[in-house]
Amino acid sequence: MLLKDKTVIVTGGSRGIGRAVAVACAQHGANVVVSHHSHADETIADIKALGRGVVAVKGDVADPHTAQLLVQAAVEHFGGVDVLVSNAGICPFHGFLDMPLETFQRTMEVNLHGAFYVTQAVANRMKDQGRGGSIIAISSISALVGGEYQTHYTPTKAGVHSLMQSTAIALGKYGIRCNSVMPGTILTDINKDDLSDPEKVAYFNKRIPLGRMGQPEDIGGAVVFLASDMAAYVTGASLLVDGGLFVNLQ
Ligand SMILES: NC(=O)C1=CN([C@@H]2O[C@H](COP(=O)(O)OP(=O)(O)OC[C@H]3O[C@@H](n4cnc5c(N)ncnc54)[C@H](OP(=O)(O)O)[C@@H]3O)[C@@H](O)[C@H]2O)C=CC1
Ligand SMILES: C[C@H](O)[C@@H]1OC(=O)[C@H](O)[C@@H]1O
Repeated sequence: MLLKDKTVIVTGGSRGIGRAVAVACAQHGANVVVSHHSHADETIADIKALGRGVVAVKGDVADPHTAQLLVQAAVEHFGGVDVLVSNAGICPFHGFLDMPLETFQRTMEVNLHGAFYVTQAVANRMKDQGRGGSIIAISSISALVGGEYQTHYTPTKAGVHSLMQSTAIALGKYGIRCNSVMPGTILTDINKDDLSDPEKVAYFNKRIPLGRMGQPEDIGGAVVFLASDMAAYVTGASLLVDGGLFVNLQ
C-alpha cells in the first residue's frame, strides 16, 4: 500500500484516465475526491467496492471556484489533501486555419487555466497543512510533439508540463513535489472518434514498440509512484508512459 490513508484529489475522475488513476490510488489505500461535470457514478462504485472513501464534486475546472470546492470537500470529508492529480482535459480535434475562436479558448481554459486554478488552490492548502504533498499534472506526449488537428491542444499539454516545472521550484520549500505524466495514445472517449479510422489505428499499432495503444489502467502505476514516498526526491520531472511511441522514429 503506497498511499495508505492519503487523500487524493483527481480532476476529471469520472471516465478514462482519471477514473483509472482514482481507482489505482484507492487500490493503494487512498481516499479520493473526484471532480466531474456530468456524473462519476462508476468511479464511486469502483472505489467503494475497494472499501475506500470517495466523494464526487460536480464542477467545471475552467471555473476557479471548482478548485475551492474540491479542496473544501477533501477537508470536510477526509481532513485535508495529500495528492492532487490534475487530469481533466479535452481535445476537440480541429484544423488550424479555420479553428473556431471558442474551440481554442475553451481548450485553453479547461486544460491549462483549469490546471493552474486547481494546482494553486491545493498548493495553498498543502502549505497551510505543513506536511508537504505531491502534485501531478497529466500532460502528454503531445507536450513534446505536434498534431495537425491539435494546434489548440498541444500547447496546453506543454503548458501543464511547464507549470509543474515552475511550481516544483515555487513549492519545494514547503515539501510539495510537482511532476507531470505524459501518456502516449490511450484508448478513451477523448479520441474515440479520431481512432475510428482503421488506418490511424494501424499506424499507431505499428509505430508503438510495445505493439498496442495504451489503456487508462496503464497510467495508474506512474501516478501512484509519483504520488508516493517512493518518489520522495522527484520533483520538476516528467514521465513518459507511451509504449515507446515518442522515441520510435525508425
Ligand atoms: N487519451 C489519451 O490518449 C491521452 C490523454 N491525455 C490527457 O489525459 C487527460 C484525461 O483524458 P482522457 O481520460 O483520455 O479523456 P476522457 O474524455 O476520457 O475524460 C475526460 C475527463 O475530464 C473531465 N472533464 C472534461 N472537461 C472538464 C471540465 N471542464 N471540468 C471538469 N472535468 C472535465 C471529464 O468529465 P465528464 O465525464 O464529466 O465529462 C472526464 O472525467 C486529459 O488531460 C488528456 O489531455 C494525455 C495524453 C494522451
Ligand atoms: C487526444 C489524443 O488522441 C491523445 O491525447 C494526447 O494527448 C495525445 O495526442 C493522444 O494521441
